[in-house]
Order: sequence, then structure tokens, then C-alpha cells
Amino acid sequence: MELEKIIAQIEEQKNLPNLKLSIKEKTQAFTHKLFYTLFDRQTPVRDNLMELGMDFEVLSKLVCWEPGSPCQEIWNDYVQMLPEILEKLNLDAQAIAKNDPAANSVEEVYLSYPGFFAIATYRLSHELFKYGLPLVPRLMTECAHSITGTDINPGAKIGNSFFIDHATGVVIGETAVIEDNVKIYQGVTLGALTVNRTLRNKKRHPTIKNNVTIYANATILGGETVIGENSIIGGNVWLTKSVPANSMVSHTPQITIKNTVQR
Ligand SMILES: CC(=O)OC[C@H](N)C(=O)O
Repeated sequence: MELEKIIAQIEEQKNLPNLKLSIKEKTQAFTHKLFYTLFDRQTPVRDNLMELGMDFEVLSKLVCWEPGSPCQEIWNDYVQMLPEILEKLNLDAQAIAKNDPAANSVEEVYLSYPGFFAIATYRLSHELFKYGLPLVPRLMTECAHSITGTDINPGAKIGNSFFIDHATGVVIGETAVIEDNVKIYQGVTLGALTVNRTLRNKKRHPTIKNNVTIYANATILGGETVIGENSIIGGNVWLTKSVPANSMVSHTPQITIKNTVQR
């Protein structure tokens, strides 16, 4: 094929108004700068907030191409929300430090816990999601996903003192609701029963009530599935229906152990 034709073909398939990879790169930089502003002692808060405001202006010009969609004016309201978000994040960090015997200090939690970075990014993105800002909240949590392996949709609703330990492979869907003091471990999925476009904007991910613990690799599916408060969901459980408060749910596989020498 002639070079001119190849170029025309590639240009044609990129003919989508929002297909600008700079949006992704700028959102990643914005997410990291926000985290540094909130948690790095050596980062000057005043200067960084100014810079973030300018970064946000650039970003919002890139994503707000539909007339009437909310844009730059969000920033001032968002800054007003930061103390409340910070308070919630401190509760998350305390929940980790309080529950995990491997945590030596709260600094260690802020610096090293992938679950904390994922929750922080989720909480910071959820506010922008609530304002209706296109693309940016989703790209923020995707930035955390690529670093931590934890995929939390910015639309999920998550209460106070949320603890994700180890974090790799956790998936929390867009319409999941998680109440307070919930603990989850690596590989947990809070997902939809079926993936079907007609379920768009419908509640399709589970509700997890207060004080529930969900151990590694448990999969809980469905918008009507409610895990009652104080319940414990064991590792590898596959659950598609509700369980009442104070339930202990376990998966009991048969494991056979034989001596390889005696047989
Ligand atoms: C987490 C999950 O269920 O994902 C499936 C699909 N993306 C949905 O949101 O329904």
C-alpha cells in the first residue's frame, strides 16, 4: 500500500475527539502530584495547590468538549473538599495500621501500602466523578490500577475506615456500595452477575454492610447481593446471593494429601 494511503487510514481511525493520550499522561501526573501534596512532607502545599489548579485547567480544557459539561469551575469546590477527603484517608490509614500486625508505623502505611494508594486515588477521583467531570476520574483510578493491581471504579461508594491488604487483583465495580470498617484481601472481586450493556446505570455490583471481612480471592456478584454486617466471607468463596448479618461463609474444597514415597 502507498505510504499516503497508510497515513490516511491511520489518521481516519484516530478521528475521535477525545482520543488524546496526553489526557492520560496529564491525569497520571496530576494524580501523583495530588498524592505528594497530601502526603509528602517535603512537598510545599501552597505551591503545589497552585500548580494543581493550573494542571486541572489544562486537563479540563482537554476533556470538557461537550457544551454544558462541568469544567474549570469545579476546581475551587474540589479544593474545599480536600480536608474532608484527607480526614477519610487518615481513617483508612489508621484502619490499616490498627489491623495489620505487619504495619510498623502509619508512615509505612502512607509510603508502602498499595491498598492505601488505591483507596487514596479512589477517594480523590470519586469527588470529581460526583461533579460529572468526564474521563479524568476513571483515568485516575486506572493510574492506581496500573501501579497497585487494584481496580476501583470511581463510581463505587465506599464508607469510612476501609482496609485493603496486599491489594493485588482487587476489583470493585462501579455500583458497589461498601459501608464502614470493611476489610478485604487480595484478589477479591465485587462484580456484576452478567456483563450486559442493558445494565448500564443500573445497580449491578454488591452491597457490603458495616464490619464485614472478605478474605482472599472471594468473588461476590450481583447488584441485589447484600453481605450483612459483621459477616466473614472466607477465601475463594463464590457468592451470588445475599447473606444475613453475622454470617460466616466458607468454601470447603476437598484437598487430598498423600505420601509420595509410601503411596
Ligand atoms: C466489576 C465488573 O463487574 O465489571 C463488569 C462490567 N465492567 C460492569 O461494570 O458491569
